[in-house]
Amino acid sequence: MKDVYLFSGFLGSGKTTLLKNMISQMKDKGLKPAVFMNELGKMNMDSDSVEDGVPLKEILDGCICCTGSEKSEAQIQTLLAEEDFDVLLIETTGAAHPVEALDAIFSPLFAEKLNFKGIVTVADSKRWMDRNNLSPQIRSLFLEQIRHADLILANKMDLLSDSEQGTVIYEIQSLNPTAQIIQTVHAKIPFSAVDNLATSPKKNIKQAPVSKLNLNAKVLQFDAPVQREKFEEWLRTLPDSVYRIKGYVPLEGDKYPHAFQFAYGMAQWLPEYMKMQNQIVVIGEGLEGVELP
Ligand SMILES: Nc1nc2c(ncn2[C@@H]2O[C@H](COP(=O)(O)OP(=O)(O)OP(=O)(O)O)[C@@H](O)[C@H]2O)c(=O)[nH]1
Repeated sequence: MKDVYLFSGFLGSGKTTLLKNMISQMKDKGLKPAVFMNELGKMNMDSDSVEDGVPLKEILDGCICCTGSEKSEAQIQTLLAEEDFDVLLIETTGAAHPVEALDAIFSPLFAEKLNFKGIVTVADSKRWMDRNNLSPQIRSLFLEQIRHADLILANKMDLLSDSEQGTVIYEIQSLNPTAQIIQTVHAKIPFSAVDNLATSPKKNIKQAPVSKLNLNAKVLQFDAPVQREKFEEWLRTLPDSVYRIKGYVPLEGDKYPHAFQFAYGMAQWLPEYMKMQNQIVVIGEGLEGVELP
């Protein structure tokens, strides 16, 4: 039996960061991880973060409104048939209800092969503080991801004061009294924290309805390099309902584009050393008017 972990959490909370940490710790322990991820938008930057040699299957442009569980089943089946691995890490899109992804794992096709260990939810603590500013549907999804977790990472603790940290832990624990909560920065936890999760029977889980989400993903292409200041100015003009941006931004004066991440008002730039597609994916609600500067 192969252990399966499901990583859930809102857009930009730190799931991929956790995934990378886990892969490297598992490898140190001599385990062979495989990864299954689905993503919103037509490009997947996150798959670049999975090391070479780790089997990876991904569903791009995953539809948020339907579960796509047949597609997922087929992908998992291919992984099982073709790859040699001990542990399967599933990273759901931040726009997914965690329980939907369980459909695929609990398929009768794999009943004898997969040992589901639990849902690990990465919660963006800063966003938690401001959750009341989210639209009702999005807030409901955010809460559901925490409510169904077996282990919760209260992540991005570096962005909160001591008293805010205490409040967040107290409130999250009230929402999900049975899960263990770990305060983290950059989703750093020891592998033992997930390894110790007891195998949890989750087949008949009750899913609170998350009414239809108006989340969209929009791919924006750059025709020419942009000035960093101008681009950052543009970011500040975006509505709060833009939850996540990632991609590659060509900057004036630089040979290669920069990998760009934006989550909850915070931008991160990393230089690239090769040619990448000059485009970003913007994820949020009401994106009609969002165009590059
Ligand atoms: N300040 C701070 N930033 C963090 C922390 N953890 C992750 N980040 C940053 O947050 C951004 C999003 O992190 P990811 O790991 O890509 O988040 P994700 O949940 O995989 O994002 P999606 O797949 O788009 O939903 C990146 O720029 C990370 O570097 C943290 O603890 N503190």
